[in-house]
Order: sequence, then structure tokens, then C-alpha cells
Amino acid sequence: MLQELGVVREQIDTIDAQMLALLNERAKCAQHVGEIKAKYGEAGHVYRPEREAQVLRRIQDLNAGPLPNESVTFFFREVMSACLSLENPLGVAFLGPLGTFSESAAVKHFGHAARLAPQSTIDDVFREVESGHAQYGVAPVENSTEGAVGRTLDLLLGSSLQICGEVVLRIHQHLMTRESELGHIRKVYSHAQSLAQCHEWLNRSLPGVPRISVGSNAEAARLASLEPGTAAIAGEAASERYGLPRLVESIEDEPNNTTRFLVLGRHDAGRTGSDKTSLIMSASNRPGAVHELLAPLADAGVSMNRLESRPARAALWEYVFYVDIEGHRDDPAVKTALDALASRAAYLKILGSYPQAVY
Ligand SMILES: O=C(O)C(=O)C[C@]1(C(=O)O)C=C[C@@H](O)C=C1
Repeated sequence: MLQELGVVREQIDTIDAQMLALLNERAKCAQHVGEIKAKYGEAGHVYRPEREAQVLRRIQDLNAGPLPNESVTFFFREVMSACLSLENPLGVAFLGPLGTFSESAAVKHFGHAARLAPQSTIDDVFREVESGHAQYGVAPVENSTEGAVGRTLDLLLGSSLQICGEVVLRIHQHLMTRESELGHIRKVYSHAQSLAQCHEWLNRSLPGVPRISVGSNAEAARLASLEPGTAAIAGEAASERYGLPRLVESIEDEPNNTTRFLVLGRHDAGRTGSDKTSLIMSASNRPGAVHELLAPLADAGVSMNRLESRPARAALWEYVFYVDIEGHRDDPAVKTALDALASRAAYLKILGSYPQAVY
């Protein structure tokens, strides 16, 4: 056996050396790209969301296995993250603390070479990017079970920031504890939203055990790592951050639980052919107004992915509508629809066009 293993390990060593040489070749190309951008006065636009989406989609198309698309996508994202950091490391603000799902979303999108800056509120995430302290921000916008994140929607209304990307994260909640059996757990810590997402599992598996709601999942994991007889419900990032073993994995009641995050910056993204555009509109308060407002989309053959209404904060209009449409604002059909919307809507704000999330 040892001889057979030795032969294959030698092959692996040779391949690793080739991969290393190729990775550094690629990194030199990225440095060269950086020099070209600087020469044409675009040094500030190092991060190119449309290019990254194209690279990842192409890799998925080329992938012949046995590695699954999820693994090769993760790997190439990290490669781009490292290459980009040679051009100019990115500062990315997100809703902290470290160990939350927002951190996982930021890492999933920007890779480990980005300089992550945890913030205490979604308002601070916006502020950090608006002030230029961070180049980009990551903010949750909707969860498949809990619905819209109202604060993010409200801030988009008044902010000058643009949406340049989206991240879709599968939310897996794990029960983590230093205890070896469920029977030893006398208290469960978690964020209220995570407790709600695991409500049925808790009723079934830990009946009568008090559930304590705390500020974040990461805080729950920190407490459970210190206090014997307790557990936390949190994601993988928290379990790794606090070295807390996962006793039962994926305990969320809804197996397709996902959260969508927006990537915010001071520019949006170029066209990739598989894009989204986000808008805010308001209609006057009379019967049929909303239907009339949305008609230009159907007329131009543009699909709507999402429609969310929020009470307007200024009493000028009763409601504002957050609309996601398929396509880029430079696509002819989208352009036609946006021109028609601009002439009908009492208020129209284009939040940005950006590549659809690459999973
Ligand atoms: O193509 C570019 O513009 C690059 O800067 C190179 C590269 C890459 O590594 O492929 C790196 C960062 C950008 O966000 C996109 C792509």
C-alpha cells in the first residue's frame, strides 16, 4: 500500500508545483491589469463585480468534475480575492460582530484577502462606505422565512450608495455546545430570529429548556463557550470563531432557509448578460396607480423578480415600492422600460444594475 500511495503522492506534489507556478502567473496578470487601470485613471475601480461574475460562471461551465461547482467557485473566488489584494486590498464593512452570517456573506463574496470591518448597525455599514472609510458594504436585505430587512430598505431610500452585487447565503443553524449530550443542556442562547427559525426543532428536541435571546448569534456562541450546561444556535462561522463543537447540525425548520445580502459601493456594475436592476418608485395614492406604474415593465417584456412596499417616511407619498427587475439598465428593453417609468412615477430612483448572484 505504502508504495502505491507514494506514487500518487508524487503526482500530487508535481501538480501542486504546477498549480503554484500558474497561480503566480495569474497574479502577475492581475498586477498588470492594475497597472493598466492606473494608466487610464481607473486605479480606484480595481474591484470589477461584472468581471468576477463572468470568471466564475465560465469556470462553472468549464468544470468537468469530480469537484462540485460550489467547491471550484469557492476556490476561484479566493484566487481572485488574493490577486485583487495585490492590486489594492479592499475594505469591506458588514453588520458584525465577527462570527455572524453577515461575515460569512462578506467572505463568500470578497474572499479572505479583503479587510473586513465589522459594524454594530446597518446604519454604520452605510455610513462607512458613504464616508469612504470602507470601499464596499454588505447588508442583509431579505430572508426567505423572515421577509424583508426594513432598515436596509429605508436606508437605500436616502443614501447615495449604489448596489453593485448580491450574495445569496444558505442559512444553516447548528446547535453548538461543549456538552456531549442534549440531556445536559439547561439553556439555549441565540438571536431571536434564529430561535424563531428553529422553533419546531427546539420544541421537539429540547422541550422545556429556556431559550435566551441575545444580540447576535456570535454573542450566543461566545456565552455558550464559557458557560457549562448551555448551548448556542448559530452558524459555522461562530462555531469556528469560538471553538464550539457542533452537536447537531442544520436544525433550521425550513430546509431552504436563505438570506440575500446587497453589496453596496459608490458605483454599480457593468453588463454581464445575467443581471438585475433595483429601483425605488412611488405611485400617487389613487386606485389602479400601482398597476399603471408597473405597466411599462410588461410592455417592454422585462420580468419583475421582487416587489416590496414600505410606508414612505416623508408624508409626500403613502408608500414606496422596491422593485427588482431582470436585466441591466444598459439592456435596450430595460432602458425603454426605465424611460417610461421615469415619465410616469412620482418618484424613481435607480439603485444600480449588478450581476445575479453566482452560487
Ligand atoms: O480583470 C480585472 O479587472 C482584474 O482586476 C482581475 C481580477 C481577477 O483576478 O480576475 C481581479 C479583480 C477584479 O475584481 C476582477 C478580476
